[in-house]
Amino acid sequence: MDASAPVLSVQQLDYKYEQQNVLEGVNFTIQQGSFAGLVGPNGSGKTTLIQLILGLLRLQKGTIELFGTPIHKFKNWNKVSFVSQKANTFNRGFPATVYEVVSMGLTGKVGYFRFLNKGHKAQIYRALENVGMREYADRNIGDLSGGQQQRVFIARSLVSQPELLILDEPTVGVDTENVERFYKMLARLNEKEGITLLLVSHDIGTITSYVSDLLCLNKTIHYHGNPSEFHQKSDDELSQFYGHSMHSISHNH
Ligand SMILES: Nc1ncnc2c1ncn2[C@@H]1O[C@H](COP(=O)(O)OP(=O)(O)OP(=O)(O)O)[C@@H](O)[C@H]1O
Repeated sequence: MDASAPVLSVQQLDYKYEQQNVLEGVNFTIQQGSFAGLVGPNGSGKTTLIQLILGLLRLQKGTIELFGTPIHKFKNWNKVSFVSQKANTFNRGFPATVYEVVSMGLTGKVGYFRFLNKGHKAQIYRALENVGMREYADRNIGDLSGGQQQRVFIARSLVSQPELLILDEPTVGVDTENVERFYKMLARLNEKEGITLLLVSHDIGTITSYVSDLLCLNKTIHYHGNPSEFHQKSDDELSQFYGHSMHSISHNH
């Protein structure tokens, strides 16, 4: 594995469902240490792209490399972690503490946490600390707010110490006043722990204050670069980059 290779490289990627082209000529790379935000309107292909990156959909055309290895040969999946938007629609009656839920990131099963050693326990507390949920360790997961649960799920994905964390619409279900707090927590993880983040969102408003790289997807990548340069562009250029629904989207949030 090439240590200097980008964490993620996507080249000439096309994807279609039956006759519908969903991705066309998608090219981008994400370097180690970036906090990348992938934004695009509904139906722009974000979920399809993420599923391809996670190896959940079979490549049709183009290449994807993770840490310099073509995805079909990639085996180091412990370096990659994924938090889906559905993570916080957790069954409120689920009888597990925050500590137990985070331990699942190591064991895959609730209950097995009893067999974890001291080092594992320290990792669990550290992951909770990193998302500001250390003092909730003994609370029942079902008793927490959506935003707090989402932070616990991020801790669960951090406990295996991934190098790339992919988050799909992680603020769905997080109350608005906690959204900024949530992004600040991600920015801290990125800076202090050096974890490369790829955050998928349809919310171009808030994320641009936090991400280092902005990628606008609408079938293809219309913009990849610095978020502040993106905002200096004229409205016409913005709608070209983002697609026609740019305005309605930025005004909705
Ligand atoms: N399994 C599927 N079979 C057929 N068409 C699909 C399938 N999954 C997605 N699509 C279509 O592909 C296009 C892109 O969908 P995708 O879910 O990747 O976009 P998205 O940007 O994640 O959208 P959203 O923000 O609404 O989740 C849409 O037109 C969608 O209807």
